[in-house]
Amino acid sequence: MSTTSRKVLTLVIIRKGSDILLGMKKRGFGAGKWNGFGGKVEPGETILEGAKRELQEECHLTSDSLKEVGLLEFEFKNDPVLLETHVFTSNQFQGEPKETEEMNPQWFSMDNIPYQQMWLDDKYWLPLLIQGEQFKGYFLFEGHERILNYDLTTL
Ligand SMILES: CNc1ncnc2c1ncn2[C@@H]1O[C@H](COP(=O)(O)OP(=O)(O)OP(=O)(O)O)[C@@H](O)[C@H]1O
Repeated sequence: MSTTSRKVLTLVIIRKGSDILLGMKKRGFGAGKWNGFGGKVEPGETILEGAKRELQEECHLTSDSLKEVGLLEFEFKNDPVLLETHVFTSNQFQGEPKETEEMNPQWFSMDNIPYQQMWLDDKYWLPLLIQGEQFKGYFLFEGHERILNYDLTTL
């Protein structure tokens, strides 16, 4: 694909024992899907700062120990924008998840993750995150519900 611009995004997966926290996206890109928390990195903030801010804005949790464990690139056929998504995780956080205008948070058992209502790429890389692996991947989508090709490696 011929990329003409990149958007830098964050995605935060919070773990607690054998549960992970996902949010139902209520509006905007990916609405109707369960996902981690995140969004665009803003000018003047680091990627880590962007991840922390989105976690706070979208479900009212704070964490000072987010660790970057994955880098995912997403492209959509006939769209020149490449989404460079930095994936963070932590099992240490403060606060209770709270519903916001953007997300409705819910804990899921790690063996009962709602992959059917998530982005199609999640079922490839989320198990790696859960196993404590670091990873790097590329996914080419056609529309939102079909992957044309992908590449995923552990680091
Ligand atoms: C294509 N396959 C994908 N698989 C898994 N996750 C994906 C994804 N594509 C995008 N994502 C995530 O979806 C969020 C969008 O964020 P998005 O709402 O656009 O950002 P932000 O909150 O800044 O938006 P607005 O300010 O409302 O424009 C952000 O976490 C991003 O990492």
